[in-house]
Amino acid sequence: MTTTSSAAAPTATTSSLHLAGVSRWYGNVVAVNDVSMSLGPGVTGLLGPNGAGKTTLLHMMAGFLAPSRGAVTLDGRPTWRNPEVYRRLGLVSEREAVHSFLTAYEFVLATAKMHKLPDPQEAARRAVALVELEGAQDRRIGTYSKGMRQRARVAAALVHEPQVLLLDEPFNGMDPRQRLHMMELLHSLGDAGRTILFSSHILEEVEQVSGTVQVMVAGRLAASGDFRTIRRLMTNRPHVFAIRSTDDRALAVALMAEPSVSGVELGRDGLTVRAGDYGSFTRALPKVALARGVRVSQLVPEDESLESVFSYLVEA
Ligand SMILES: Nc1ncnc2c1ncn2[C@@H]1O[C@H](COP(=O)(O)OP(=O)(O)OP(=O)(O)O)[C@@H](O)[C@H]1O
Repeated sequence: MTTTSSAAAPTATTSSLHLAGVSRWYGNVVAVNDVSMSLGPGVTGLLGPNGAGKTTLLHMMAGFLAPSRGAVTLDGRPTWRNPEVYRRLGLVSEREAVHSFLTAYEFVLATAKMHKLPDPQEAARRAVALVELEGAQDRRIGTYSKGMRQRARVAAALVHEPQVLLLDEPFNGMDPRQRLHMMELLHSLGDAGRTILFSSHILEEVEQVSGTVQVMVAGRLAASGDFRTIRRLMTNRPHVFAIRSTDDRALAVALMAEPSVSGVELGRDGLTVRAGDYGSFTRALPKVALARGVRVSQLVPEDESLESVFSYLVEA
């Protein structure tokens, strides 16, 4: 796999997006609640469980949807209904259909014409090359794999060489190889000075692509900044474990004296232990068990859904 030189070439100017107290509601549903953030060059992940408001936020950033309150600006200008902004921004939407009867080249060319670019053919060729689809550009999109189709959409979003690229769940449905390819593409676009924001509900996905992350939960910005710091916050949160052992009662008594343990429940099927944080408890447990001559046969963290991990961040 090669990285195209055009993707790595530094772009002349850079752009930054600012959100100031942005909210959006649909009737009684508050989809986005008072979100403020700034995005500059490089790749940022927008992480959050389904329904967190990521799509709504991206659409407001792109100027396709009006905020109910607050403002989204690109280099100081509001994005909502601003044709100047559309020329400098690209959106790869999750729900948008791709015309399967067109070839990738035709599809990207149509977008280039829509933008009224001076040389749409050349722009389409360049965008198709950027996503490495030249080999398949004359085949109908209907014959493409999911990953190729997604790259065709990225090419269309990039055809006018925008400074800002927003992608809604770009890795959805991709196999590992396609995923890697897309990650490399985002990296090279970010390295070239573009402002890239992609949404995802998968922690590991964001971890692999970007060091900077914005976390959304239930419409609110729950955390933002360096991925490692946020990851640490998540693993340091309280955990609940289901434990089975050769002597649950003896283990329960011993664990109650452990500083890392905040609660123990003895049930018919073993113990439920509430621990202050993951690391200290999982280090302490083997020592406690060994000292009492108890053998642990099962240690399962409970309540590990993404929603619960994210909810903790909101409460923190
Ligand atoms: N057009 C709409 N009308 C009414 N409610 C909406 C509309 N669009 C979104 N919502 C609601 O707003 C909330 C946020 O939705 P949004 O699609 O922005 O979240 P998301 O994080 O992108 O989730 P997903 O990944 O599932 O699309 C949800 O409760 C959703 O049902």
